Amino acid sequence: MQNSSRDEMSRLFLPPINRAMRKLDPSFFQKTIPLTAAHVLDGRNIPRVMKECAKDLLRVPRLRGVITQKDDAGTERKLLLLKPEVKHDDLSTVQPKTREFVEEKIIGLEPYNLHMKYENWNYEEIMNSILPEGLDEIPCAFTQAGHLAHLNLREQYLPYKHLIAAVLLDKNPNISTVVNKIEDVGTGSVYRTFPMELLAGKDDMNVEVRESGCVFRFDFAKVYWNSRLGNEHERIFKQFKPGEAVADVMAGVGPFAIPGAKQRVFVYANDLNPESYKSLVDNIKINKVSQFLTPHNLDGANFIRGSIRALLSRSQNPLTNKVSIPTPGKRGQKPPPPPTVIPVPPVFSHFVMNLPASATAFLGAFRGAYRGFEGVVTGREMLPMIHVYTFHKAPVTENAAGEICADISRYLGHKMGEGDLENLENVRLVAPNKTYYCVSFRLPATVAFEDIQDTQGI
Ligand SMILES: C[S@@+](CC[C@H](N)C(=O)[O-])C[C@H]1O[C@@H](n2cnc3c(N)ncnc32)[C@H](O)[C@@H]1O
Repeated sequence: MQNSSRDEMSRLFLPPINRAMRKLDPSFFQKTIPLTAAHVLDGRNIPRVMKECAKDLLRVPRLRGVITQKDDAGTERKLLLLKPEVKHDDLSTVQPKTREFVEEKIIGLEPYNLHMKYENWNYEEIMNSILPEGLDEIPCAFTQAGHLAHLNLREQYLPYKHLIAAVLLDKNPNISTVVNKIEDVGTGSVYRTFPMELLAGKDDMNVEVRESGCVFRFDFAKVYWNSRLGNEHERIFKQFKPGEAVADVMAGVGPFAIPGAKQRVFVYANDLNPESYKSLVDNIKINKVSQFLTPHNLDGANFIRGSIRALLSRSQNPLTNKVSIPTPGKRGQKPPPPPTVIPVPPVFSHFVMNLPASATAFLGAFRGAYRGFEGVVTGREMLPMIHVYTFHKAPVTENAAGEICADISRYLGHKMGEGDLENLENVRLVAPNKTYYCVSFRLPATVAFEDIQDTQGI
């Protein structure tokens, strides 16, 4: 088929246009298209006809290929819809095999009125017939957290926001709430939450999300969650080894911490937002990781210094310095195998700091944080790997690493060069001029043991 006639055919099956619609009216979207159908006289021949007459068959997404009708006597008739160019009374419009079947009375051609309605078109097709021409593109992008779809509509779409949300809701059966972000997260929210408005569906922000085999429950309006960070969370927690200790300074509802604890890593997780803390505590229970995960609700700087000391004390206390977990035995094994004992290590192997707008400023908390640990930290590898997130201007410049090192050096009070970085991960572009990075480096001993007063703790 020529491209132009293919375009013409696909246009024929598009919904009717109504650019004045402001409130969704599904009943408007109806269309009757006169077509030809092949009546397959003996239903058992359907697979054969479908195969051998394939070139004449109509294929339109979301339209059933085989139509069942009942005649006046209640007997079922099976029809196959044919392409618009096929005419029921002109055999020169069909392929030779179709003609042969007609002549052999395997099929009979007859007129058929195809009625299309709202359900037959997808989100994009419906929106294309409502939104004014000349807009950049149909806004299709949304992020999903459980039952909730989160839009970030640009200004030109705001007059149509309710329409967009209503169609989105109808066309995505696993979504029951649609919200729109109404202010940039960067404009002041300490907890990285943002005001949002409900556009369609039920007013229920309590979502349940699955990521990395774990369940997270939280109030989407009150805590930070980003469904696009799943791979980044995994990239980090896969670096943790069972039996190690890890501190997550800005843990949110636990997307690094819970999967880490599930792999038997001792995780100390902290978030300043009381709502995040509350969800974190719930998620610990839901995912049954309380033996390995200790939650805190502190400012990150206090948490860094306090958790370093708290872990050492715990590892030295015979009542808290180990965790026993059942050892899987053979079925019916008697006596069951003794529990597996996992000792609590004296120091953290990793610190995660995911608050990209300001996390580097918290690095100052590591200055002198290991004073008094000289007998415990006996080698460089006993100092933690720090994974700190930061924003940098985009597009990526050759200078990015140098500029990020300068920022880190300022807060550590210690010169860091590119050679001191273990990794610089370009996580993603968050805005046309903003890149999200994760910098990983081992805490330098000169910073850890710096002679500086420790004033706060947990
Ligand atoms: C970008 S979110 C990251 C959350 C989580 N780590 C994740 O990946 O989904 C940053 C988190 O830092 C928390 N936060 C903000 N200021 C903080 C502070 N001073 N100390 C500790 N946490 C803080 C916020 O409440 C928020 O949950």
